[in-house]
Amino acid sequence: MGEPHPPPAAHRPPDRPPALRARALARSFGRGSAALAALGPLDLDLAPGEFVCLVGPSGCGKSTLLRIAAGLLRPGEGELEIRTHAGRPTSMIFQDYGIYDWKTVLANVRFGLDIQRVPRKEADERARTWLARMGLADFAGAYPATLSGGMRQRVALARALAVEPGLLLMDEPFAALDAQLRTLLQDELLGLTQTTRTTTLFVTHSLEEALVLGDRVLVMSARPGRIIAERRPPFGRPRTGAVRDTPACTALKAELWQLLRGEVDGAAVRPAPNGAVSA
Ligand SMILES: Nc1ncnc2c1ncn2[C@@H]1O[C@H](COP(=O)(O)OP(=O)(O)OP(=O)(O)O)[C@@H](O)[C@H]1O
Repeated sequence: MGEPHPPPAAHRPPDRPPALRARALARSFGRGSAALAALGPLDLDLAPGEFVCLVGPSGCGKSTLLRIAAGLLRPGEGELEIRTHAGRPTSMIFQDYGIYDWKTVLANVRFGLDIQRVPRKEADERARTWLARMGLADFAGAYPATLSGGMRQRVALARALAVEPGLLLMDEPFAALDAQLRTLLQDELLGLTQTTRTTTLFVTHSLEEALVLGDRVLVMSARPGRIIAERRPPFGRPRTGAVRDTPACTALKAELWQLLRGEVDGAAVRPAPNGAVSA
């Protein structure tokens, strides 16, 4: 509670080179007097294997940051460097699943492996292994249109993880799901990422989601988004979704909300009971 803490030195984990390193990163859209400063400048380090959650007011530049990290958008100023073990790829998961309706579930999960030119037999095996892990073994031949929202997002997760990414970028991946399904998928994601130790940058509007999943939670300012604070949820690893019900989680949720409410238009923003922030 009280004054926002300054961004601590923990932004720079000292021992190993970061998997993602941003320095003075900024991005605007448009030119001249019509230019809109969307992001930064900000510095950010993600240690290998770290799971970092980003929360911030709507429109503060979270998606812009992820799109730059994914190589979908150029930085305007500053730099962003990704250094993954053995040059492993970056995977991105969007809120709207981003899977192909004209491909079967199996072909969707195999997609990244096909791009990496993994031989067909091995790609099929790896894709089926991931489908089984996600409880979708019986749906390999189905088309996405026949699946529920939760199943589609599991397909997107299986596709993203099948390529064994060195960096996983997730942009509000569970926002379109109902509360129960969202909780289930958070728990599944916890299990998966604690096994794979995949470096992850996860954007969410839900403070609870950020606290349950993250090694660190970074709070962004209003646009142009900069990092104004960070918190480390005091839950060890491996952890389970049971941390949701702890007093520490409730207290941190309230503290994060205090930090955020100074950044958003109080009249337009309402905290939802689960700690979600919407404008
Ligand atoms: N391609 C674009 N052209 C012009 N403006 C853009 C473009 N992409 C994003 N913006 C603007 O940049 C700002 C940041 O957008 P961004 O989508 O990164 O925010 P966000 O924090 O992810 O928002 P939300 O939480 O609502 O998803 C917004 O004002 C948005 O309108």
